[in-house]
Amino acid sequence: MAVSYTEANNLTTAPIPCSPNYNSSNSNSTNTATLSFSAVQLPHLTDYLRDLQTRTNPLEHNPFYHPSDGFYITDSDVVLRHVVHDLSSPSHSAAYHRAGPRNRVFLDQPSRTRAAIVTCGGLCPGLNTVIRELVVGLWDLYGVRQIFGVKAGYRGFYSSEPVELNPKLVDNWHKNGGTALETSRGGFDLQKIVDGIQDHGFNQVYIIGGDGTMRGAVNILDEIRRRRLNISVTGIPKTVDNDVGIIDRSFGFQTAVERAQEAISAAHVEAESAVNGIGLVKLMGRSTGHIALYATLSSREVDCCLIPEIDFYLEGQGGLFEFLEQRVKENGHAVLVVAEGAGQDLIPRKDAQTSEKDESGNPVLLDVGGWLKSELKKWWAREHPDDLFTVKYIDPTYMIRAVPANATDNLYCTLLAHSAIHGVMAGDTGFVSGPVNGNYAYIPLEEVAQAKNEVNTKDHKWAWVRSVTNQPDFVRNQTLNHADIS
Ligand SMILES: Nc1ncnc2c1ncn2[C@@H]1O[C@H](COP(=O)(O)OP(=O)(O)OP(=O)(O)O)[C@@H](O)[C@H]1O
Ligand SMILES: O=P(O)(O)OC[C@H]1O[C@](O)(CO)[C@@H](O)[C@@H]1O
Ligand SMILES: [Mg+2]
Repeated sequence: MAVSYTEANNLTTAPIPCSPNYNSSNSNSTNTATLSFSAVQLPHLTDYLRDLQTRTNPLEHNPFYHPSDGFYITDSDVVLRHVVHDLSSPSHSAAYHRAGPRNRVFLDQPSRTRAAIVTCGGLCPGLNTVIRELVVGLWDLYGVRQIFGVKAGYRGFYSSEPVELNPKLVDNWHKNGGTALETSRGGFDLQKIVDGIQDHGFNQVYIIGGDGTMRGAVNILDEIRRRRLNISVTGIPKTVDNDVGIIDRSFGFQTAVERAQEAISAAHVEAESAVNGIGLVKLMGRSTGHIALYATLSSREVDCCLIPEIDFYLEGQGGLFEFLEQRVKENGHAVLVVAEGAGQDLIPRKDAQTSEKDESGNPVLLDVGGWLKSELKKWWAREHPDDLFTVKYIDPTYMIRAVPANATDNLYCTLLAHSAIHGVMAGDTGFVSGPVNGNYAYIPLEEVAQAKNEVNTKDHKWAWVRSVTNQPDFVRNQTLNHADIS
């Protein structure tokens, strides 16, 4: 196998100093496959501020750090976006710069550094941990003393005074759910935001938010570059739905899945304890079904999982009701998990509801759980008027995201915050830090803002769901009926 490495922007090709090592005792054509990768360039302050000077990383003189060989990350350290390859044909992968401390930094005197931290969009477990670790990391690692929290999302840049933060103040924040800085949707006024950043003298801006926030951050970055300001902007990806693309997963997601399982367990107990009982749980997931999928996979109590990425229908051969009837007949009960964005096109809506949007422009969803409950009851009363039937609907919505992060998410938040700080100190801007195939990397903000992580219903994970639930595809006119499958 040959490996080649390309600098994406200047198209020079250089061999990477490594030799792939795998068992080639059975020599065949797969051994000659070519794996090439190209480094993804990040925006940098020196792209438009050519005279900026570097200095030695202050970690060199930090009494609590002892930088040893290999401690500093160099520009040739990369993380491959794709690690699964088919050796029978040439393949290619993007390569992101690895996150971590650089030996030279573009940090102005710490006394002239003013960092701003803002949280936008919905809540997510771990927000307070990220804020805490940004404050403590900036303070302890790089000696920054002017760190500010911008209140209530993007609008806070122009509508309220920032609050000064320090390690003592934020010491216990990781133990609390929510965001101590407050958050909001909407209020994105580009000129006012960038004016606010300039007026407050911020030169580092840490923006914590989801897909919408990242799209806003790209606009802020562009405006800052247009004004040629010495201000680094970095995005820290946050979304309980896990719908941000490229990174392995978003922080808080695991905590949310854990919480979701408590609701599934309760639904199972309720369903099992009733005659012909259905336990119905609605979980967050505006346009992706990751929480529903992972909670289903890990609980093993779910008979059917419905997510926005798959279509379903209720009545008739091959429909959801036929399937549930079969399950109830076999087991006496069934558990149904539905992501909030599933089945939205099936629910009757009034004209006004069709165009309803939240302050950020996201469509307002109808309650798929409430609708399913009522449709299930009508259907059973029609089909089995003399038999008992119970639907217990559990909607734990905000309970799964308004909680502190679990241990794994807390650790993840810490690494994210520190990665972001190191990148900003290196003069990078317009980037997002996040784990890619288990290694922390810097990804262009623009790429993250455009990428979406949807459940791939053709891959193994969805096949696992099917093997756990034994649910069919709800496809009209299929030849098998559910009795054949179960
Ligand atoms: N395309 C966009 N351009 C500029 N700003 C945007 C854009 N989309 C959203 N925003 C702004 O980003 C902020 C957060 O957006 P949104 O409410 O969609 O949440 P989010 O970041 O996607 O997080 P989550 O979905 O996890 O709640 C809001 O202030 C919103 O006005
Ligand atoms: O009620 P809010 O705060 O607008 O948030 C609800 C939405 O936010 C999310 O938690 C994240 O996007 C979605 O799952 C949910 O639809
Ligand atoms: Mg969003």
